[in-house]
Amino acid sequence: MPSGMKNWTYQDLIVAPSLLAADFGRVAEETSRAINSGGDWMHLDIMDGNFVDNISFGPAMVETVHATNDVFLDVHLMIQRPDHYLPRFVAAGADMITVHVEPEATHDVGATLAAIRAAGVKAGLALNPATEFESVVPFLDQIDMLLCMTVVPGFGGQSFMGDMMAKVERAAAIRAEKGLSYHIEVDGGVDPDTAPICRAAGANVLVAGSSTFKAADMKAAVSAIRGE
Ligand SMILES: O=C(CO)[C@@H](O)[C@H](O)COP(=O)(O)O
Repeated sequence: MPSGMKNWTYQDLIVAPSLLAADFGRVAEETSRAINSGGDWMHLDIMDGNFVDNISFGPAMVETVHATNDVFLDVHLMIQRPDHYLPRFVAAGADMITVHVEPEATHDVGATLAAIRAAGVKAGLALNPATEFESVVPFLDQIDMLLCMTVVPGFGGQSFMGDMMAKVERAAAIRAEKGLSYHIEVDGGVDPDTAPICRAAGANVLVAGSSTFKAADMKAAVSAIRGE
């Protein structure tokens, strides 16, 4: 079954290569390469130069990936006013849209999560390394995925912050206690050495940019991240 059609659950171990580390001149081919190497989802980082200190790409890139490959699109909005831009990412073909909980993202978090789901898209909520876990707790029953950043967002190729695993463990414990079903995603510095730490803590969606796209053998890298 094509990845974009499957009903993914938190019991699936999902590797999501991050397009940020791909060759932007060959986006369709790079996406196919990721899928053929065993990648389950494509992770697309949207950066606006305000919420984070980098500018990546926008809805047109999401649309290109959507039009050229049938893969689940995991769109991470590192932008201000995500509620304003939301319809454009929905129209572009996003399957999951993740927004940030920090006040600097300048939106009503609960209302944006509701709007994402009302648009028929899965809703994700992200928190930065410096953000206390408590800030996401009021929203846990409104989300399909919690994204625990394991680097300060903005750039690929940074070192994994292992102390974020306490948040992953907490998210998994609350999910079990409350009978919820959100995925737990980690993003930043995930590679064959750090992936086992993430999996052991309870993360099931592993975003990996540099360690997949820049590997000599992408298929071997994805397998190693999966723990095979
Ligand atoms: O959101 C981000 C960076 O802000 C990530 O999705 C990066 O794309 C991950 O890159 P690596 O750390 O795996 O190279």
